[in-house]
Amino acid sequence: MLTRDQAASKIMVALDKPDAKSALAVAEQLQGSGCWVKVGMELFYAAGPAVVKELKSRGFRIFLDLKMHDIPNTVQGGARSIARLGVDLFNVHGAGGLAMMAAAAKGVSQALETGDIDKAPMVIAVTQLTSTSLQVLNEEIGISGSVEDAVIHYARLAQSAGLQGVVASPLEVAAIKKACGSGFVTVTPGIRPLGSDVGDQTRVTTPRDAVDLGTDYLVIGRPITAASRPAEALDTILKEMTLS
Ligand SMILES: O=C(O)c1cc(=O)[nH]c(=O)n1[C@@H]1O[C@H](COP(=O)(O)O)[C@@H](O)[C@H]1O
Repeated sequence: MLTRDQAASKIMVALDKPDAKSALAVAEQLQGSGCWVKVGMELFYAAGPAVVKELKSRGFRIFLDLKMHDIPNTVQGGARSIARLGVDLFNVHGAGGLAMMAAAAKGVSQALETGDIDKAPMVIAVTQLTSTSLQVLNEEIGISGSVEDAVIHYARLAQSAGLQGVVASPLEVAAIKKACGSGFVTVTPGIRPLGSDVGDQTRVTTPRDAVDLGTDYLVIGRPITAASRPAEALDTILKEMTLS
């Protein structure tokens, strides 16, 4: 059974907001809870490194979700720049392949070697987006087989490239841990408390099921950030996660 602090430290709240002001307004309500925040494309493209630094100064651990997917040289430089921002975790697309993922890890090593940072952020790979259904995977993307097979393929590749973990849905966590070991980190969006809108996600579980399935981190956006009282929404989720 999880304590409340343990549960909170597993939650990454996705601050998908159009500007720093609205993101920081949500962050203010989460302050002191012990949760992480995730800065993704919408917020970073609008507010840039300044909002990352502001969130960091408010004591949050930060997942910078920019899902890099480019040639290895570009990703290496991008990873070096991200590492220098002092974030705790960032991601790349597994679909970029082994050399690209290894380049991301190298960019982090360079930031360490030059003394720009003293602690390396974790780097993880997106396997198959949690909005991707089996039908989309097979018929649109053109990858045959099950979603789990595709996820495991990228998880193994990410591990070979020296990354610390992957993004997947909680439904694939057990298979990832079996293939890559229990220490290989799983970060899982696609979290929907009972009764909340699934929206564009397809591979979803409740927060409690995600915990029971063994995930390390739960990425939760709209169920918290679109609530009229985000702190209360977080509180309800934490209660569900800690019930014995
Ligand atoms: O890398 C991610 O964070 C990510 C990967 C993925 O497969 N699915 C996914 O939803 N995400 C992110 O997780 C968050 C989920 O938000 P909600 O659907 O609002 O809970 C969003 O910020 C997405 O960008």
